[in-house]
Amino acid sequence: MSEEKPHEMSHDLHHNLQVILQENQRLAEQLDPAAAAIIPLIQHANRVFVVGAGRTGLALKAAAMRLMHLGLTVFVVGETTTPAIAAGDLLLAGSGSGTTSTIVKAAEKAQAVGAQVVAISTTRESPLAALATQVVVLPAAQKQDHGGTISQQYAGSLFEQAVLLLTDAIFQTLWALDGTPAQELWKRHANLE
Ligand SMILES: O=C([C@H](O)CO)[C@H](O)[C@H](O)COP(=O)(O)O
Repeated sequence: MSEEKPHEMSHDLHHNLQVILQENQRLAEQLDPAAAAIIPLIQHANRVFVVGAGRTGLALKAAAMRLMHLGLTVFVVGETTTPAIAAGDLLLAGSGSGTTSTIVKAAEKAQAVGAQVVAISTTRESPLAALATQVVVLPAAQKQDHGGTISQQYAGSLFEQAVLLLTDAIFQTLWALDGTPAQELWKRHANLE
C-alpha cells in the first residue's frame, strides 16, 4: 500500500523559496480589508500589548519592536516587566488556530477590563475571534492542517510569515503617517544589545 504524501516535497532550495514567496504573494493579494482597521486602533490606543504563542509570538515580538521604534508604548505579554492591561489599551493577539489557550485567556482578560482586542487569525470561527473587537483573517493553513492544500509549508508557517509581513506593512503605514526620519526612529533602538 502506498503511503499518502499530501505535501509536494522538493530538495531544491531555490524552488522551496519560490513556493514560500508565491504563497505569501497570493495571501497578500487576498488581504482582508479589515486589516486597515488596525491602523487607527493602534493610533488611538493608550498602550499596545502583543500576544502570541510559539512562532506566532515571535512574529508579534518583532512587530512590538517596530511599534517601539515609532515611539508607541508597547508591551509583550508574558515578559517580566509587562504591566496590567486596562481600558483604553489595545491587545494585538495573533493565533492561526484561534484556540491556543494562553492567547484566548489573554483576550478574555483584555475584554473584561475594557481593552480593545484585535485578533489576527485564519478564521472568524474561533474562541479568540469571538472575543475580538476586530478580526483580521489571513488565508493560511492552521498548524494542525496537515493536508497540504492551503499551503505546501509545514504546519502554520505561512500564517506566521504573514503575521510578520502584515505587521511590517502596518509599521510602514504608521511610519508614513508619522513622518519621523529613520535616523530619529533609530535613536530609540536598544543601545544595550
Ligand atoms: O509555534 C507554532 C507552531 O510551530 C505552528 O507552526 C505556533 O505559532 C504556535 O503553536 C501558536 O499557534 P497558533 O496560536 O495557532 O498560531
